[in-house]
Amino acid sequence: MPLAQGSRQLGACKIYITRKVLTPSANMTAGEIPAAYVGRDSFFGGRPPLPQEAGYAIVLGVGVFLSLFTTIMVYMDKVANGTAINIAGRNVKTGLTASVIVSQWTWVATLLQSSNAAWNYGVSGPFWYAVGATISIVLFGILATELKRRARTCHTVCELVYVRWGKAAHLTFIFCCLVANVIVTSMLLLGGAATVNALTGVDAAFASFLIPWGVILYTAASGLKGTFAASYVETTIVFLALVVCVYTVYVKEYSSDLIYDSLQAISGMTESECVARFMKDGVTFYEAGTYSCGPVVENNSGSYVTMLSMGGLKSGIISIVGNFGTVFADQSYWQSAIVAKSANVHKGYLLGSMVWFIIPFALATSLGLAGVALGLPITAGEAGSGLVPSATAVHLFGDFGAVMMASMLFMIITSTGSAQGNAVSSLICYDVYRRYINPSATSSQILKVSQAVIVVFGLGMGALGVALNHMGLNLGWVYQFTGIAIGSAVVPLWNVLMWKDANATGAVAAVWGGMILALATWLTICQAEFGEITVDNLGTLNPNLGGNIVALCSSALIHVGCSLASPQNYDFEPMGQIDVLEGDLSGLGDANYSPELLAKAKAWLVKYGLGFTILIAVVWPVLSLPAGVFTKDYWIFWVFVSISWAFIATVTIIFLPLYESRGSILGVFMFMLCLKKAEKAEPAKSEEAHQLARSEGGLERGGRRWSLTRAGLGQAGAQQAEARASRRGTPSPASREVHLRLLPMARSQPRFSQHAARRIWVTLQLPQSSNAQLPLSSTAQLSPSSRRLGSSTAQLPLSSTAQLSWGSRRRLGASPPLTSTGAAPLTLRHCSRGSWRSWARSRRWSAARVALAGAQQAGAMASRRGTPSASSRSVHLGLLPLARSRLR
Ligand SMILES: NC(N)=O
Repeated sequence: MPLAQGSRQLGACKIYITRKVLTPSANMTAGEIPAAYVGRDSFFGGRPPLPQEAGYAIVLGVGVFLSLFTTIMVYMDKVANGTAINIAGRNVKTGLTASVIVSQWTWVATLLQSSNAAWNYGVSGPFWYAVGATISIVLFGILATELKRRARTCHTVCELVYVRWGKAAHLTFIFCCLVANVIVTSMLLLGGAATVNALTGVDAAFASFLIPWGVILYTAASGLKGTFAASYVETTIVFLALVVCVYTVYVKEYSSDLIYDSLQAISGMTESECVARFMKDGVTFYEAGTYSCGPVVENNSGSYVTMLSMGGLKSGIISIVGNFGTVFADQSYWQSAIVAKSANVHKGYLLGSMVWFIIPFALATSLGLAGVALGLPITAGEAGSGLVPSATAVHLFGDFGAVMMASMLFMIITSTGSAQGNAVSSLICYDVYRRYINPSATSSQILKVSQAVIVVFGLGMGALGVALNHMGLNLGWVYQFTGIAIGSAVVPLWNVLMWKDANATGAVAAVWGGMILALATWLTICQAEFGEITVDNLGTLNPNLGGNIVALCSSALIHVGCSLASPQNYDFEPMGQIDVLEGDLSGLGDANYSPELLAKAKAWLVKYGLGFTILIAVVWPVLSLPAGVFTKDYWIFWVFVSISWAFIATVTIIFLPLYESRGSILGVFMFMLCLKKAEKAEPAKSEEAHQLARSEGGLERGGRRWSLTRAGLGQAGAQQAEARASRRGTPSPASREVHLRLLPMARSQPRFSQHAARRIWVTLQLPQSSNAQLPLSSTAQLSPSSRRLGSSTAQLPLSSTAQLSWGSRRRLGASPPLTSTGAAPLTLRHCSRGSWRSWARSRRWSAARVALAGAQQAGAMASRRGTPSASSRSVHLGLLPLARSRLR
């Protein structure tokens, strides 16, 4: 920057200058207002750097771009590799799990509110923001591993509550979860609308109304698989922008020395210097607290570069409570935990949180502090609306900075908004519609309801955005209020999975009691401190601090007290019995859920997750306190940690998911270069099958291991299958052919078809009207079906090229001919106990049986059993290799 023309009048501050960087752009003096801003009473005030057309293009264009991108990605992978991207199906690997967590946890507040904290409190602001949000993710990771262990088939967190604590608690937590979604959505709308308004001049209320359209389009286009792909792209873009910003501020344009000197100079200014600094035509417009000028209230020596900051600490506590609330009560995080591969959940969460930490920390340490240090005339109102990083980006990069910030934010808004829409839709579908309105809802009915909810939610978002703008609330206000509204749900939600004695009455009393006490505290402190309760006063630090602490602590005391008085002594068994929907099958194999595996995962996360938490939340701040006001060397070390962490996190989060998916990516490239033909769809490669086979001493055949699978629904079924398996002994390693016979016992006239090596013939007889369609049709590769099922996933036992029921045939259209017996040839590709079991359970067949080459024995066995009642839901399913087919 050129030396400011009007800077000489600020002579007093020049005594702080110690060094200047020799790059032309850093040709500024520490603490001076750049010439372009002298006499300006706000940074943006009526001067948007981009035209309105750019605003409309960004608001709507990002949604269109992401929709097209995800659709093409999913299509290419399917055509080139014959798989659905191996990301859904409860089978998401570590890198992508981390990427998704980072993307979901990156809100507009992550960029905007953290920089607001830096602008207000200095270095401690970003630090406490990042710590507050990171530890909630780490602890949620522990819940996620427990979820895998205890309730692998659940769809929503409220299902757990219902199964364990009943209806009153269920309704209470549905309310809390929906409030969490509304709050997060409000922050998206407020931050997004304020930014697009400041950068392009589009009316904020109108922007709020437009934002949901891109979100709805994206949600409709993406589906779960696409969402994961888009999350990766979003995370990548955020990290690239992060690195560019950090590098520009601390290396390319300025230096850590210059930023340090400027921060010290500005915090050292006296009242009269500030008055002189913000002046136009000889008249000052300076008001204390409106601009960053002079000592920082409640900071050691008033400095920006100290961790001894009461303001920073208070905002950190507010951040911790609010973030616990928004992670624990936000269904979208439970949804990520549900789809993550159980073996990877713990690593994904820890990696995700370590990587995520640096986003608010480094971005606010660069753009947020630079907003102060570079003397930009940002007002407290602009900062509260989240405009600090945009202002700094515009100052640093001009129009490119405006486009970069707006695009990045709208990417975040679109993906987080979509996750919120999906979360609300899951809650309404599973916890309201299926639970209270239509308990026997089919997957297609659920899908229709879910689509309707997403559209209604999107439109509601628009109305909410307009209303919030009308009420004059800003991002910072809502962020601080979050813990007051939902902080009381945190401890009961932890207890639902972690504490066997936590009882229902305590949970309900804790949520409502904690919320009421928190609201009362918030209002009381506001009245006591300011003498009147206004929207502005309610948005200040102390009332929010009191409200947040009371929400968390009082609810904890209530729940613990009630539970100790009357312990529930819950055995968690029913949580593992939650019904899955048709098509919602994959990744549920026992191999992924062995108690040893999950216990190890939990122990791992407790050890390293808590270690990381203690490191960042205790060790780091404690070590930095003795420094008081940082020396320049200490500050340089601080910046060095920030830059190095940012670079390492960027490389990790961009390349690890690519490395894990290298097979699919290579397949797509080869297909595009015409080096590879389109592949016939097949189920995604299943680690699970390998693990299963290994665990049962099976053999490898064609890259797949096979031995024995069996499944049962419920205790009795499992035991029977177990007994049968042990009667038959261990399968021979030579076995390679499997003959599968499924006999819905209600129609159990066994029929047999020929078999050949690695071919199986399945005979099913189903009534024409049966709803037991899709025994195989929920496979990802049966596109009509998978589209219909929406959430259908890639990892399925059979490579289905046929449908086995008349019903599914009708629905699926063209298919291989079904014989009059309903038999159809299938190629056995992968199988896992869990998949079979899930499938069988989700069909609610009365019974199914698998026989070997000696299939007639199975048939005989089936008919000996007779026709079970149609209401029976027991399933006994065994799959045995041919060589062992002779029963001993
Ligand atoms: N996700 C947050 N709290 O930035």
